[in-house]
Amino acid sequence: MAKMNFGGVIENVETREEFPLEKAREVLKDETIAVIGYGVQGPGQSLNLRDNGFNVIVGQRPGKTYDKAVADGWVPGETLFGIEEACERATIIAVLLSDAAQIACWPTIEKHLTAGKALYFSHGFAITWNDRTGVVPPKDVDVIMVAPKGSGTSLRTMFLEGRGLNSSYAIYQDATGKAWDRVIAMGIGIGSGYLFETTFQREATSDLTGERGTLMGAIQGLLLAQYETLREHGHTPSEAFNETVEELTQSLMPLFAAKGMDWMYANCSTTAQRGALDWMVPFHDATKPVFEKLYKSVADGLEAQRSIDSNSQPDYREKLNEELKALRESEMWQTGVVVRKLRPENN
Ligand SMILES: NC(=O)c1ccc[n+]([C@@H]2O[C@H](COP(=O)([O-])OP(=O)(O)OC[C@H]3O[C@@H](n4cnc5c(N)ncnc54)[C@H](O)[C@@H]3O)[C@@H](O)[C@H]2O)c1
Ligand SMILES: CC(C)(O)[C@@H](O)C(=O)O
Ligand SMILES: [Mg+2]
Ligand SMILES: [Mg+2]
Repeated sequence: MAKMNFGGVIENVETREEFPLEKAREVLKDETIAVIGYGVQGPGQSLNLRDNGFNVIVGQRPGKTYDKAVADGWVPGETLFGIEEACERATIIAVLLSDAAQIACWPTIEKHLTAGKALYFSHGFAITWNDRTGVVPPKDVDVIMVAPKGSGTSLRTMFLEGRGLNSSYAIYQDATGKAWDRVIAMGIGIGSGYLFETTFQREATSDLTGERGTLMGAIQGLLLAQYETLREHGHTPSEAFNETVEELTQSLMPLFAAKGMDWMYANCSTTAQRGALDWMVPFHDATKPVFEKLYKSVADGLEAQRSIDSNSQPDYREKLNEELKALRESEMWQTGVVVRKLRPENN
């Protein structure tokens, strides 16, 4: 376990150097890992585990995603099963169902949580809000979490590129004395670049805040507000889109991803630097109360309840797709389609 200094705060971090893949394979050599659910995280984690040489099976209900699992090389009756059979065969049950579906499937999973097994999650949701989810594991199983900090799609593509998405990890219950080895071995096995320590509660609240905030909700709100302002003042769609989205993702974001915000600023004009250093303050002050409101809504369990209520509906997927369609068909993102086509590498 490395102690790392993050801007003056010391935290526990586990790296591939300290816990190599060979060690992870050794720790899990007698385990059967069942990845339950094959949506976004399911394929990423199960395929990385398989390619890394672990004994992994998939549990998925029949339907389109089951067929996708078959197309990905999972073999019915050998490495691909229904949810119940996979849980029965597993020693580590990796619950990668949607957070709402974890509630519906909990009775099936719980039935097969015999002593010494491990219950694995990639989100603190089910445990943190178990007054709402009803997920209360028996005392004689390990309860562990590895939460990749990004999409399962990126987990897989970064793995195939020889990179690694970072993940947080937590132990909620160590019944066997092996929970730490199991959780780190799983984290390395799914292809994490490194693992930082958290708790189920801290992961659940930071994750819901992040995705509603800067990662997904706030970014769309902020981009749209600027796009609309430019359009309302007579700028063309291509100009508004380029000045709002395209330049951000293509030119400036890679700079701050590589070496930080000051590096990105330093590679822009002094005119831009003066304005950005001045205007970051009012943007911060305007949004801080919204982030406070968001955090409270998450911490109070209201965001979890909204997710449970809406995503437990039989037609939740169709309804989400309708809203995504409206986003896709908005002028800003339709402009994006044309702008992306004009990128020389796409011609
Ligand atoms: N999507 C991501 O990239 C991501 C990133 C980090 C953590 N997570 C966490 O990983 C877990 C899985 O998320 P996901 O986005 O991959 O899930 P998802 O929404 O893609 O759904 C996963 C699976 O749930 C199954 N499912 C849905 N309803 C069901 C039901 N009623 N009965 C049986 N199966 C049902 C679907 O068939 C699908 O295979 C969640 O805890 C999520 O918070 C996801
Ligand atoms: C990929 C995210 C946003 O980080 C994850 O938290 C999710 O819920 O999909
Ligand atoms: Mg999330
Ligand atoms: Mg997340």
